[in-house]
Amino acid sequence: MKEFVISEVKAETAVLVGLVTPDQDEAKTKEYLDELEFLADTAGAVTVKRFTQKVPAPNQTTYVGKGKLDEIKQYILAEEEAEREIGMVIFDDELSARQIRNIENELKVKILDRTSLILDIFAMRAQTASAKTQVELAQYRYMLPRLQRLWTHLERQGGGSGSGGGKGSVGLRGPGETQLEMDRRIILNRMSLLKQRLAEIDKQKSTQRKNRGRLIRVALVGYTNVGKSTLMNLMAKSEVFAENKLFATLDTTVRKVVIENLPFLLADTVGFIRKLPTDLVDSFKSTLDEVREADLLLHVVDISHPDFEEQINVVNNTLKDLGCADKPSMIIFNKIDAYTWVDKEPDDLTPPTKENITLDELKRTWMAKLNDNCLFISARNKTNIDELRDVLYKQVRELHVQKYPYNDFLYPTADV
Ligand SMILES: Nc1nc2c(ncn2[C@@H]2O[C@H](COP(=O)(O)OP(=O)(O)OP(=O)(O)O)[C@@H](O)[C@H]2O)c(=O)[nH]1
Ligand SMILES: [Mg+2]
Repeated sequence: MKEFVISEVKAETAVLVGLVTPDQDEAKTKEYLDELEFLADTAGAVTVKRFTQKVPAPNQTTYVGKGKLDEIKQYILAEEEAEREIGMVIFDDELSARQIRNIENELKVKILDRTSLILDIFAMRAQTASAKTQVELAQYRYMLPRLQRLWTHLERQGGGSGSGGGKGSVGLRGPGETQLEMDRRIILNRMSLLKQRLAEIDKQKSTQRKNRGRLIRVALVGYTNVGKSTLMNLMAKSEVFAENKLFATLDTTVRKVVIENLPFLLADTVGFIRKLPTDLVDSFKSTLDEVREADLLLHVVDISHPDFEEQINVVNNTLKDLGCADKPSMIIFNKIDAYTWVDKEPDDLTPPTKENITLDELKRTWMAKLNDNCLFISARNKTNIDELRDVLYKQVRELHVQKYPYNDFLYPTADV
């Protein structure tokens, strides 16, 4: 099925396009595009230019308006003239089949949107059978409503030979079935196969989870790149892959951690991100089972990120979608070493902004807001990790006693 791969981002140059709308002001759009640039970078593409347009709503046929599309086209042509080929144009929102087709006709370069870019990254990162299956399923889900567009695309490129249908497709075609219909059928079959395979993997995994014994399960959750894996490595003395790229972790890792006499399980999970279609979240259902079945969630936040408050909301909403909103949880503000603020001059009487808040003030505000149910740490510098261990010990112990009142290993050394 190689023929159906929508895009493979290589070390190429990218142009980003975003909209400023009534629900998304200029500052927000800049933040979104910063994140999109980080995503592009993670996929190996270098961003060379951004275009934004202020509109009441996205254009149904071309996402941006006609004039803006032309401006982008002129830019691409000028770059090509100067022998700086533009590899792709990436749009910050999910595009419809129709939008992609129209934009592609106009710009004549590879068109990606936020979703297909994230899917590319997931495909690059998937390691285990389960992650690979989930990503492939998600790719087909994305592709299916856009098949038409793939076809016109391939026909144009392949001189109308229609050779994209896969080897040995002759004879497979049912009576009166068009190539497009046949491809739909092949994809749907493949999808149901993948779903079956996932169901089997899920069954195995759930048996594995049951066999893990009577231990409290704690899951690290949070936005992508906040430091979940770094914290996991620190707590579990494990070596989970962590790096300054988005979606470094796709597969859940579970480790046994012991604090004093108390063993429990700690899981590292895939990070969340904005504008992730629910379909895609659905595809990662088995990865997220670990979150769903956890007894305690440690919601890790990167406090040094200018958007951390919105990231908290995104994570909370995703948790709600997963039916985990009411689970016991605690916020771990990470990267306090990297938190910066701008001191206000004593004679500056303008009201303080977000940038003027000191770490201490921020701590006070959030501790009040969360009833002290939070901690401030630096996983990198190992600051306040002992405190985290203490709090975890207390919480896990309490949960343990509630859930497994007859487990006696807790008591011999218990502090009576
Ligand atoms: N300054 C600073 N950087 C940190 C800290 N903790 C982690 N990092 C860095 O943040 C980046 C992301 O860390 P990861 O542990 O991979 O983050 P993650 O949440 O697992 O990310 P995903 O798996 O991509 O969702 C890495 O470059 C870490 O070195 C910290 O306390 N301070
Ligand atoms: Mg990670």
